[in-house]
Amino acid sequence: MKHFEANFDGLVGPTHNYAGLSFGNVASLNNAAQAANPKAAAKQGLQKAKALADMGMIQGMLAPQERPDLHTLRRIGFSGTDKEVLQKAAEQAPAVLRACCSASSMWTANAATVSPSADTHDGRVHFTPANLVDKLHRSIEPQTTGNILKAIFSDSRYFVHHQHLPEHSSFGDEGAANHTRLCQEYGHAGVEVFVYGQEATNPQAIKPKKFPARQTLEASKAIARLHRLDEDNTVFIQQNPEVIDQGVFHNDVIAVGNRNVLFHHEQAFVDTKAKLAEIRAKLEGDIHFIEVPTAKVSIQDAVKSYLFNTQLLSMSDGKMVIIAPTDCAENPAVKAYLDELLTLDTPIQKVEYFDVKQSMQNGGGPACLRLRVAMNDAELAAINQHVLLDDSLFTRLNAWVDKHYRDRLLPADLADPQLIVESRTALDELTQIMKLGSVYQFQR
Ligand SMILES: NCCC[C@H](NC(=O)CCC(=O)O)C(=O)O
Repeated sequence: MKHFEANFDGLVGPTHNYAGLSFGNVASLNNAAQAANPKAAAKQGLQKAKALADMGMIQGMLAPQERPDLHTLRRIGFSGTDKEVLQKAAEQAPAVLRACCSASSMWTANAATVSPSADTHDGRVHFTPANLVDKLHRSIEPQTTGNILKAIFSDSRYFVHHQHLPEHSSFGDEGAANHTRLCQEYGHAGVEVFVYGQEATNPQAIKPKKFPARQTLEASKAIARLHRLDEDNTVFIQQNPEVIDQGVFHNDVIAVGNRNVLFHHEQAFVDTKAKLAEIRAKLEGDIHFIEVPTAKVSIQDAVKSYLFNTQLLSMSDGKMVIIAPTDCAENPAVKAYLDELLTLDTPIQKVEYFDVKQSMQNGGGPACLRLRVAMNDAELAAINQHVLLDDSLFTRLNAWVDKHYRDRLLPADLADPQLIVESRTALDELTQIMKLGSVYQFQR
């Protein structure tokens, strides 16, 4: 039986825009109200995903969500025809309308936490959609995320789907962006590392002062329980509150892991030495901690370039490649670091740069755009095959984007009722292309 890691990238939705919705996410705030290009955004994402498929990786795509989210607008009292709901919301609650139009589901690292079958007690792959309660525009994602995941990983012999955690800040959960699985081989039991920003029920515990800590220890522990992991294969680490206050809103902005490599910034964690020792003890065998010192890459440069929001992938020869945003090549300190890294004796032997600037301008790098699912042959064969990216799906999706997407969108355009029609027509067609069934409210 073969084991591997598959990546499921979020297809950027037709309403991709810069609304400045994410307090604590520097790029989102800095680019607020700029013109976005949804067509270019979707194509940049597809290009990156296709390049990985061409490298021999198993690559899937996850459908975007229905936006504008009229269902939520109706739930808070806007009524009438779809057009009336949109227009009333634009007049009376423009900030809420912007939240209901975000294409933020593209960042599938926040879609769910996934534990592969090698780690769980019942030998099945477990999924829990993230509740994303810290941000209004993201808190409306989990239900549809669950629908989409169930439409793909539908075989209950292999896959278990949990409901998202209770919708309260004590259980703030941001999914795989704060979860890294380390292992020797994908098919061997690994160590699941949960990084949290704060302990919500302990008023004494340290936490950031300026920006929110979106992930709680309580949420991380709940996921570990639901996924039937145990003490031997879990490690809980607190993220350094000082870096959260400098714009590191998820752990995947400061650390990334693959197999037996953890690539992280020196300031990423609290209690680093003890926690890395715990990982070492629980993982057994070789482990590489590649720690980037502040003297080489400052937190500011890490946040700007997304050096750690890279994908660290194993190639067929066992060596690892870093999939980085072009922003890393444009930052002199980061480029120098990456050039030096390739000369060091570590498993990382290659860096490939991709232009994902449309997503980067909202604070989402290559790693934010993908959800990892480690699987074996039998599990892969049991998923919906129509979401796997090959030449034919790539061509079809590019044509679909060309047909339905605008190349310019401003927050003010979100009040345009035509956008509802465009978006629904596109998504309806997409569910047929990807054979997802009726996953959206408007289809039910
Ligand atoms: N993992 C990357 C997530 C980026 C995402 N940005 C946003 O939602 C910005 C949306 C806007 O401002 O229009 C977030 O902060 O959760």
